[in-house]
This record gives sequence, structure tokens and C-alpha cells, in this order.
Amino acid sequence: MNARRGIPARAGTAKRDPGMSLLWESLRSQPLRMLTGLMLIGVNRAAFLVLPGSLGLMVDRVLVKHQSSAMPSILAAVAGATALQTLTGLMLDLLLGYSCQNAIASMRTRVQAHIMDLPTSFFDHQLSGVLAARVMKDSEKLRDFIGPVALESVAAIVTGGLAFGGMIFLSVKLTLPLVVLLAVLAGVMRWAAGDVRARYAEIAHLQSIMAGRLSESIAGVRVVKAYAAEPREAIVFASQSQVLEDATVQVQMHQARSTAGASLAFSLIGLLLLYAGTLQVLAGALTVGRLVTYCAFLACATQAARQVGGLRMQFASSLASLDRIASILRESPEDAGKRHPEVPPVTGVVRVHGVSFAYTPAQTVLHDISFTATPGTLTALVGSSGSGKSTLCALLCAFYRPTSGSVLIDDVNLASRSLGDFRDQLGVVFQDPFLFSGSIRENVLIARPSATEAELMECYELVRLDRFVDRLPDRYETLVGERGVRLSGGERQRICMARALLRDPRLLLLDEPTSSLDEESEHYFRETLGHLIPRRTAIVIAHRLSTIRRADQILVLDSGRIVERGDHLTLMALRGHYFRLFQSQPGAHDPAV
Ligand SMILES: Nc1ncnc2c1ncn2[C@@H]1O[C@H](COP(=O)(O)OP(=O)(O)OP(=O)(O)O)[C@@H](O)[C@H]1O
Repeated sequence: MNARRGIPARAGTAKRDPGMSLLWESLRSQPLRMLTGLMLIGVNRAAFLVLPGSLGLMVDRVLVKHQSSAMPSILAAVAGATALQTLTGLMLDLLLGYSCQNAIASMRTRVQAHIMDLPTSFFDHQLSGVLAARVMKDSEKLRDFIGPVALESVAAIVTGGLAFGGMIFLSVKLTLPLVVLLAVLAGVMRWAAGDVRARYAEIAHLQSIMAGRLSESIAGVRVVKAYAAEPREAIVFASQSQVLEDATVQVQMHQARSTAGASLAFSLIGLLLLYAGTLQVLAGALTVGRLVTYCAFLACATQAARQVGGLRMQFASSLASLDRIASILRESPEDAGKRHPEVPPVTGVVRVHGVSFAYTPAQTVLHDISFTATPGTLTALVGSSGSGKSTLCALLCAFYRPTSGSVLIDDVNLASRSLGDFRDQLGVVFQDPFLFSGSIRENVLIARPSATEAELMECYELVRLDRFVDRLPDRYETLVGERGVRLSGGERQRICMARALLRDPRLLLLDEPTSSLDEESEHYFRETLGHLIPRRTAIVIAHRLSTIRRADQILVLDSGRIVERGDHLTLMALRGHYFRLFQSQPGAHDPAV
């Protein structure tokens, strides 16, 4: 880690295979277009070489032998070839424009869908901005690949190959030494270029780190402003920008040096060949016209070789991006390898057997947790902050797999169950009431897009959404802003509860669902919960006495262990952890409570 700059010092060396195979997959998915493209390139390049190829004929037949009758047919051939070149060029541009967009769109869709299928633990180690940059920017690199890189490389290789074939046809003696010289030159250039792909991988990594940091500081702009941290954010961003600039300039300088070196080498080779060719003409082994054509082909071949050399850099940059996409696609989805046994719909019997769990090997967060929760009952999880309540909830949602032990739903282990089927029966309200940037209605409908208007209204009613929605000009169509920023904490919480209830779930997991509600709303919600429980299993993390007291079983967690269990009266009688927790609650000494 580069501590001064706040950026990892090195992005890691990119491997060659993943990016290449991803590119190959993408090209293979459009076989007809690729084949048509290759044919068009072949025709286009052959037409391009008609002009240099006919120069020799013009010199030998028209200028040297004065056969002016040959001129119209030579000119007609050149004009026809030029027309063909223009037409195939246009067709290539149209074909590639479409193919590029198609490849980019399907790559983005594939990466986005894959990311959504990854387990929650994957996201614990990623910045959302970095992932977003990968989906959008790295996929975009396919355009460079299929467009300038692949097309121009193939075109340059075809041009070089055809020109080279022409040169061999005209003079084997001149061309054979050239092959040796070019092979040596290619080896030297390759050695001098070093691992360009790793450098581009580092640049792309730095760019996504910056994008991640930027989106984080924009999302947390209130905290930044509240703590007057704007200058600090500016310094971090500027230093990251400086590291990126240094890395980019280094690659560009390297590229400029390679291009200049290659240019010089090609010019020297051209000079040598001109000298050797002139000697051949003087010795009568070659006509002037053939030497002219040879030199024209040589110019085309050198130009093509230079072009391929230049594109190698772009190729490396695009491959580095594809490597990064491939690294995401290599991550296993959370349902991978499951047998998906045919299971009947969930009824909601939860059995947790000896579950231990650690986010990192260094720290076990839950130790040997066991309990059963059945439909029609309310289980409350209580305990001090950091005791593992939300983690247990996350295991019940199958966001993580236990390190040991098992979570069974209707006696089927969650580790082998299809998570899609299971989560269809799950209603969750998280500690952080997250809303998407759409309308209130859209946020609730996420739970069940096919819900009828009457079902929606029933859920709104259950959590008393109408109470604040009536004050909003667009009522349920009001846009809530990013993460629901335009609403209060309690309002967000109510929308999240409506969302969970719309699911009509068998298993209801509520992580401090009423922490931001006022007394009256909380009372109303408690009554609602009372009506809901007979048809489902409810597990609630709650600090409020009112919710805890009526639970069928209360599990008291301390440092990741269940230290007490029972109903309110049993636990109070123990005068242990629960008793102390209860005593510390506001209202505990109120005789009414
Ligand atoms: N994604 C994570 N990666 C690593 N450690 C985590 C992660 N989430 C939570 N922890 C750690 O696990 C422990 C239990 O956290 P958890 O959120 O389950 O506690 P909690 O009882 O719900 O606390 P609170 O009442 O404050 O919400 C804490 O020490 C916390 O730092």
C-alpha cells in the first residue's frame, strides 16, 4: 500500500489467458458478422494494393516501352479498385459499429447479472464505485478492441501479408534478408516493450479506485460537509490523480520511445533495400518498373508493421480491462454447485444447529448458536451492540454460510437449498432502511411487482404510510432521492416494512424495524405484527421493551453466544443479562410498563 497516496502500490500482474478467452468468446458470439468482416477486410486490402501494384506496369509498359494503349486498362483497374475499397470500407464501418455496440451491451448485461448473483461476502471487500466502473468502463473497451484494435490490426496484417507476398513474387533475393531483419527487429521491440499489459492493468485499477472514492465521497457528502472534510477529500483525490497521471505519462513515454525506435529501424531497412534493389536493376536482374512496385509494396508493408506495433499498446490496454472483467466472472455465484432438490413451499420452521460464524478467520463472531422458531411465534434477539444479532439475521437470510453448524428451513439445509426459492418466502427489514432512488410505490413494489393495487393499499395501511404520504404532493409517486435521502428515518423505515409485508412472507426477519418510529407509530406497528404472526415465523431484533416483552422466546446474545433464553418473565426472574438490559431501558422503572 502506498500510504502517502492512499492507493495500493501495484494492481497485480495481469494474466494473459482470461482477457483473451473473454475476447474470443465475445467474437465467437457473432460468427456471421465476424466472418463477413474478415471477408470485407480481405477485399478492401487487396483493392488498396492495386494502386502500388500497377505502378510498375505503368513505368515498364507505358514509360519505358511506350505502350500507351495499356494505360486505359491500368487506370480503369485502379479506379475500380478505389471504388471497391470505398464501398467495402463503408460496409465495414457499419458492420463494426453495430457489432461493437452489441458486444458491449451483452458484456455489460452479463457482468451486471453475474455481480448480482455473487455472495454478500464478495461485496464486503469491494467499493461499489469500483464495481460500477468495471461494468461500465471496462466493457466499453470492447469497442476499442473490435473497432480500432481488432479491425486495424487485421487490416494491417492482411495488407502487410499481401504486400509481402508481392515482394517475394517480385524478388526473392531482396526479400529473404528482409525477413531475417524483421524477425530480429520484432524480437527487440517485444523485449523493449516489457509487460505493457500489466502497466495498463495498473492504470485501469487506479482509475476505478478514484471512481470508487469519488462516488463514496459524493454519497457521504453530508458527513464530508458536517466535519468540514472537503479539503481532506480534495487532497486525497488530487494525490490519487497525481499517481494516475504519473503512471499514464510513463506508459505514454514508453510508447513514444518504442514508436520512434521502430520508425528509425524501418527507415534504415528501407534505405538498405533501395540500395540493394538499385544494384539489382544495374545488374539487369530487375526492371525499373518492378523496383518501383517493390518499393511501393515495401512502403505498404512497413506502414502495416508500424501500425501493428502501435496497436499493440492499445491491445494491451484493452486486454487489461478484459482481464478485470474476467476476474469478476470467475467469482462463483452464491447458488453455484447446489443440487436444488425439489422442495415444497416454505412453511417457516427455522432450526439453527450449533452455528458458529466468522467474517474473517481471525475473529469468530457467533459461537455454537442453536434455537428453533416455528410458525405463529415471535422470537426476539436481544443483546448489547456488536453481540452478533444482525450477523445471525444475515445467516438466516443466507447472505453468509455458517463456518460450522447448519441453518435449516423446514428441515432443509440452506446450504443446499435454492436461494431464489427460499428468499421468495422471506420478508426482511434491515437495520439501515435502504431505498432506491425511484418513487415510494416503486420501492414497495420491488417485493412483488405483480401485486394488485388493493394489496399495495393494504400494506400501506398496515404500516400507516398514508399518514405522511398524504402530505406529499405526488403521494405514493413521490421520488425519494438517492437511498431515500428526501425522507425521514421513520418514513424510510415504514416504506421498508410495507415492502416486507407485500411479500406476504412465511418468514419475517426484522432488524430493529421500529428504531426510528415515534411511540404511536410503534404501538400501531406492534398491533399489526400481532395480527401477522399467526401465519408466519417472526424473528425480530429489538431494543424496545414493548416489542421484546410479548415475544414467545427471547434469545439473549453476548459476545456471539446465547447466554440466556426464555420468555420475558422467566428471564426477569433469572436476574442476569436480560434483567440488566431491561433495567437499563427507558421506562423500565415505570410501573405502567
Ligand atoms: N461485514 C463484516 N465484516 C467483518 N466483521 C463484521 C461485519 N459485519 C459485522 N462485523 C462484526 O461482527 C460483530 C457483530 O456485529 P453485528 O452487526 O452482528 O452486531 P449487532 O449485535 O447486530 O450490533 P448492533 O446492535 O450494534 O447492530 C461486530 O464485532 C462487527 O464488527
